[in-house]
Amino acid sequence: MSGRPIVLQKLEYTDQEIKVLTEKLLDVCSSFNITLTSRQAQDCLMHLLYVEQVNSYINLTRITDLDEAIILHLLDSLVLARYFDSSDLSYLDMGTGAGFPGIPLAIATGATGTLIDSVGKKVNAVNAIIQKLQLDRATAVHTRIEEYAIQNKVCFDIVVARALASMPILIEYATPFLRKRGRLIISKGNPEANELVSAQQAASICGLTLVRTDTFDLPFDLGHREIFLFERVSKPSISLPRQNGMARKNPLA
Ligand SMILES: C[S@@+](CC[C@H](N)C(=O)[O-])C[C@H]1O[C@@H](n2cnc3c(N)ncnc32)[C@H](O)[C@@H]1O
Repeated sequence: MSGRPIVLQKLEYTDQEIKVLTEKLLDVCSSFNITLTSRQAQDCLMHLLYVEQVNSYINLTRITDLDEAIILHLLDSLVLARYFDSSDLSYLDMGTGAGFPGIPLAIATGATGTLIDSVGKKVNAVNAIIQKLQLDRATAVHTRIEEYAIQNKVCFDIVVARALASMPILIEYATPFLRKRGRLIISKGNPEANELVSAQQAASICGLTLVRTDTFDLPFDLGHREIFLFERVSKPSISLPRQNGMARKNPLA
């Protein structure tokens, strides 16, 4: 562990308040055909409430309204569970921040999650929350994506990324981690005009192919989402990972 450990305090919510918020989450999930048990929904909610607690002294999220956070953090993460199959055993969440989408995915799927971030205090907070929820299928690791890729090649069935970088960069970051037929799931708010074109060019260099795109709107006018699913089909034509920072400084496309 790097930096000071995070000690979570007792939540300042009554059981009744937690029950009402959990019901809200279950309602929005069911309108998106996402099936969660009450226990899973409550665990997701507790994650959010601990993020809110830690956010008072470590900057984890700018979304502070709980009703909005249920949509913008929890629902927005949980929709990605539908791209997991029962044969997917492991996933990597690149740039997990406060644990989104990594923790909700550990709660909602049977897969084991590795959540990485380059900011140590965020990782400490996420690990404290994982421990509190007794989520033995998730671990957060303090590392840079490019460095983690050196030791963890071809290790994951799925790589997920939300709100991290443009698609060509995400494709380059994810490629070394993916086993053959492994998938990269990218969630985007509003992709830039030419982003898909350059993503397809980067994918071709990296040996990935686009297999599916979905678009939808979040409830209560909270935003538009585009989900891109890439599959690793062949070897990259360049050596990956490149040096730290190169993917951003000199994107493949
Ligand atoms: C905008 S936040 C998104 C967090 C989260 N995925 C979400 O959707 O709420 C991006 C996160 O990626 C992390 N990050 C950026 N570049 C990274 C890198 N090269 N390696 C690891 N983490 C990185 C940042 O520290 C930050 O926490």
